[in-house]
Amino acid sequence: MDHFQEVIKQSTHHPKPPGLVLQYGTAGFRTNAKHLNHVMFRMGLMATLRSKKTQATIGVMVTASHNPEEDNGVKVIDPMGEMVTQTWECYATRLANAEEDTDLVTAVKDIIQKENIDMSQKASVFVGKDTRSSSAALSQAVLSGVTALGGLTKDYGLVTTPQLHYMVCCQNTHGKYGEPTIEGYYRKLCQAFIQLIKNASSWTDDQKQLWVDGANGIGALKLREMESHLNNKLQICVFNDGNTGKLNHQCGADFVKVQQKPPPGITVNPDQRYCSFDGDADRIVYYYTDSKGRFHLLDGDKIATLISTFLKELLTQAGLDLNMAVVQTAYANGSSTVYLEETMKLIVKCTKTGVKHLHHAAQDFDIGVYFEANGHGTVLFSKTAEEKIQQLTEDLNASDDSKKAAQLLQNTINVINQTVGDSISDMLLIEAILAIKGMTVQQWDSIYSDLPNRQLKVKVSDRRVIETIDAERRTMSPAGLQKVIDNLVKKHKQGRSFVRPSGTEDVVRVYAEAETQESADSLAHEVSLAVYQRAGGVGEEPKPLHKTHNCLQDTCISSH
Ligand SMILES: CC(=O)N[C@H]1[C@@H](OP(=O)(O)O)O[C@H](CO)[C@@H](O)[C@@H]1O
Ligand SMILES: [Mg+2]
Repeated sequence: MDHFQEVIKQSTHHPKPPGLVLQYGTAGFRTNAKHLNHVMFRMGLMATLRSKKTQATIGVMVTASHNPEEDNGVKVIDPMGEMVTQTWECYATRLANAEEDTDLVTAVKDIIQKENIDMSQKASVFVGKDTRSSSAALSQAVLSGVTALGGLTKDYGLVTTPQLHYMVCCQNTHGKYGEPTIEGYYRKLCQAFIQLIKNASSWTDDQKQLWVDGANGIGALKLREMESHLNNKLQICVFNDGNTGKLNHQCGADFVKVQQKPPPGITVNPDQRYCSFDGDADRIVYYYTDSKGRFHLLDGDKIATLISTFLKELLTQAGLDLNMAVVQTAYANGSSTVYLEETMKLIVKCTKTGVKHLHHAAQDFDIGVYFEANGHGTVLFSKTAEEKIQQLTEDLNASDDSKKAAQLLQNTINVINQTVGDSISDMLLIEAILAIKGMTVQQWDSIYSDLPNRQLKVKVSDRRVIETIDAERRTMSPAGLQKVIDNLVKKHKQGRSFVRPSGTEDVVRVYAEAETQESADSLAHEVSLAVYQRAGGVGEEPKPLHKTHNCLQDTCISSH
């Protein structure tokens, strides 16, 4: 067959390094860019098959998010803008690891047969890339893969990951979600933002200023592009804009969250708000320093709390009976969970780590707010919720108050990118909420106080020996480990700890929180030691953290 000959012919331009084995992980493939050309070509093939199968446009984003500049990676996007479904993750792994020629063609044919794909169907694939120097050639390889199987391509060039998710969703909903163009994206989000803050009269010019760390990546570029759409309603001062600094190096959301400090090279003034994007602009965290120079981080949990409180108040004001839940992972700070459940009386769900799990759980509610502690998240509105809100805005008998609330809800829906976590969209929503409530970042921070916490990594010979249950909060194996953890936790006031194998790195992650930092640090260390001893630790035994240890240079200390 012509297609398969073309696949063989084209694949010779994208040779697979012999012996290389890769796995479609929590967020697609990710490794050093020099090993990825063949993977990109093959993801082009896979996206084309997926497009034929779903009879819809599929997206392929070339990015390695917050990884170092020399890495790259790829994320595949399904028709409604969500992450590609899990069965196809297995196909992705099979394709990436197939040997040249016949094995590759066999892998393609297997998918066609298993999924009963009609190869005469048309296919369409949207492709985007981040600012890494390797991204241009790698996205060309994706495009070659698509054309080798006769698919049509649209190359969006430099875009943020969530922008590409948005384009795919717009295309497949025939414009109902919005126009599948970058201009259309800015217009929709910015208009909704401007509508939202219309009544925020107490917002002074000073408060309109927001400092944004662009992680020296695509987010910085896109903020500049968006600026004119904001009509000066928000003054964005971008730093780490990629002009001189290196992507994700000493900057960005991951750096700030892990190091619990601002990016060096910027003077953080008290009374000003700062936020950091990550390398593909799908995560965001906020921060400030107080008058004593202490650093305060407002992470995904604080963002989820701000947004869900805002939405709950609007629902009450609108008199709308819609169920709402907040979805978190085990990494959510215990204080946030207590606050949401006990003070806010909200449903809180805990899922496994990885946005696809949170996204899925959030779909069970009229309104599902989901955030990972690291700042990746969004809000999902069910069709019923959207319809009820829309109806209320048009209801002639509704009171002014409830109509106003419905209008705010409607604009909130429009400012949110429901396909995936989006730094730009989340930022606009957070800024709008602060403006509407006349709230400072300090007041937002004081809603609840985080429990001191610590994350560590432990190297073991095979991290798969750790098996977890209960949304990764407990371990089933190695036998006896959980019992040890339980006993250690009991020794610490407000103690909580869990361990799980990372889905993106070859380590076991240890999380601990407790009443004081000292206590959290020692619990984390004791649990790390238990993992090291019972799960086949390699290298040096984990050492205790120093009392004053506030810098996470130590190799055994890190979070993600
Ligand atoms: C503790 C943590 O932050 N884990 C991160 C990290 O997963 P791990 O499986 O923990 O390596 O990378 C994922 C993909 O970016 C992200 O979804 C997740 O939140
Ligand atoms: Mg990212």
